[in-house]
Amino acid sequence: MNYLIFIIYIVLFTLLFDFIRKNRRLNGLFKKDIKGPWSLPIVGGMYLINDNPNRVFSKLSKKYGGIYKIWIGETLTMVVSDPEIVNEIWIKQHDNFINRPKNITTEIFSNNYRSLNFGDFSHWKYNRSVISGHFTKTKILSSKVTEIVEKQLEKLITSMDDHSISKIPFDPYIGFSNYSLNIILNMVVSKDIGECLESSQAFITSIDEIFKMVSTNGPQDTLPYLKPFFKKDINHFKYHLNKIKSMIHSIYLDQIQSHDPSNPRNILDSFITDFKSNDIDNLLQICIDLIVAGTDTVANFLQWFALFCINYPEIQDKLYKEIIEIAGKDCKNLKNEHVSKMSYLYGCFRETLRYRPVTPLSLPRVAKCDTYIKDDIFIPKGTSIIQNIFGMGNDEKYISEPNKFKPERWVEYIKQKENSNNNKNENKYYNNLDKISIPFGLGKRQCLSPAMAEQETLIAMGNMILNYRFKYDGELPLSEKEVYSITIKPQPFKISLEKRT
Ligand code: HEM
Repeated sequence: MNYLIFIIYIVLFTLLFDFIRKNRRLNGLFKKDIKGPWSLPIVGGMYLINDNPNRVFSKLSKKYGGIYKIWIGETLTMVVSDPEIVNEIWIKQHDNFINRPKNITTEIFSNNYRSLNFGDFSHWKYNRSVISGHFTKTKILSSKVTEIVEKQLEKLITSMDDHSISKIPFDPYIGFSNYSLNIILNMVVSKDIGECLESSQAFITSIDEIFKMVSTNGPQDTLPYLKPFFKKDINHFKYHLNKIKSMIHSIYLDQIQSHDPSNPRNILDSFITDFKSNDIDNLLQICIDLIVAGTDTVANFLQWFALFCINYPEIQDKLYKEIIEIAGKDCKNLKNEHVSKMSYLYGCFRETLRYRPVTPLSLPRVAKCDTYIKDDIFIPKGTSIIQNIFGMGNDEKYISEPNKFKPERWVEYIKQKENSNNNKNENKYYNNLDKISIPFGLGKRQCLSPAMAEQETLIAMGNMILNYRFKYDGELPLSEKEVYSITIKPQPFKISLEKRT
């Protein structure tokens, strides 16, 4: 009996200690401290988080401000949605926040922090400098990449034609994932998914399964001492990663036979020459980083765009009007030269990324050392930092009518910027759209290639609307609530395609 009471005391004492540890001030008794919700022992603030952490975090920022702390299990986390503080962390003091947090899923995904997306500074810096050269704006607009994009677009439009003729609704999740996956696969290994695997769906499912777990603050990452209980989930994650890895590995073995450094056929060929180490495993992981990062993001973006076209037919009509005004009614195939003149199309691109940014919480960073922001905001070493891209672009403090999908706000904003912006609001960020809508992140470790994302989405958006009217056979409006993993996508829906004549 005494033994049992002793154990109960120990447990209660441990819980109390954990409660005090998680709710203590971070910056001494008399200095300014960052606020945040109460954290419970063990789970911290996880009890507050539901299926839509981007919305929960945005709601909490209304109460606790543009930077606040929340323990996610064992991880002290700060969520940032104040543009001034975002600028301080991601631009001015970027070196202190250049790394990503370490946990079981990022460790597995990054080959022990050696790759690109989740690599540690020393590895990341070298990897990124080698890779960046392949993703500059000039490279992306080169005839080679444009050719790849145009070929995949042709396939997308052909598949849409089949659906419009047969009147079988088009599944945007499958159609757009094939489009974005084949573009990045062709850039990296000069192949379509059908040439690598029997089923493209299996590959897309694997990417989805990886995104559901990597860096999403799941319990396997945030409660590390419970790791044995999540063995099954971790094995599931490894299984999907290994499936993609073995596919890339067999392509590598094939390609190395005929590798000619003076005549690179694709990015993998260039990497074989550029990377000066024999770390093949890491080289393959970097290829996977590119493929995974370039597929779901673009596919989900296009799904949101299609959904907004259905929900707001007047916007779809206005877009079509701009397209035929610039390209002419007889044009059946828009090129980059057309697209670059379309301000409303660009407005649709930017507004989709503001309203439903596909990576709503970006990829997290971690504080390399104790750091002060704006002199008095203290961020302890090891704190995870979340950039709430969704919260910043959807906050009425920074934007008028945040809950309205309004592409024209971008057209007006860009016109205003050209005629020297005179923002009369006291808040210098109010309706300063470039500052409050940052879908690709900011600073040295921002998205590798916004240029590529822009090129493959704008041309697809323009050509799809030039050729079809998007409709939905069912009750409208379609739900605009997001399904969250590390990226957000709409609830499944299908598009009825009406060929324009
Ligand atoms: C609509 C499309 C896309 C969006 C919204 C997007 C957004 C982002 C964001 C927010 C990050 C995290 C940046 C940070 O930590 O500050 C990121 C990282 C990254 N993105 Fe994108 N992305 C898109 C498309 C692409 C494409 C097409 C590629 C092509 C390869 C790509 C490659 C990457 C890579 C490699 C990283 C990791 C960068 C690093 O750690 O150095 N993304 N992206």
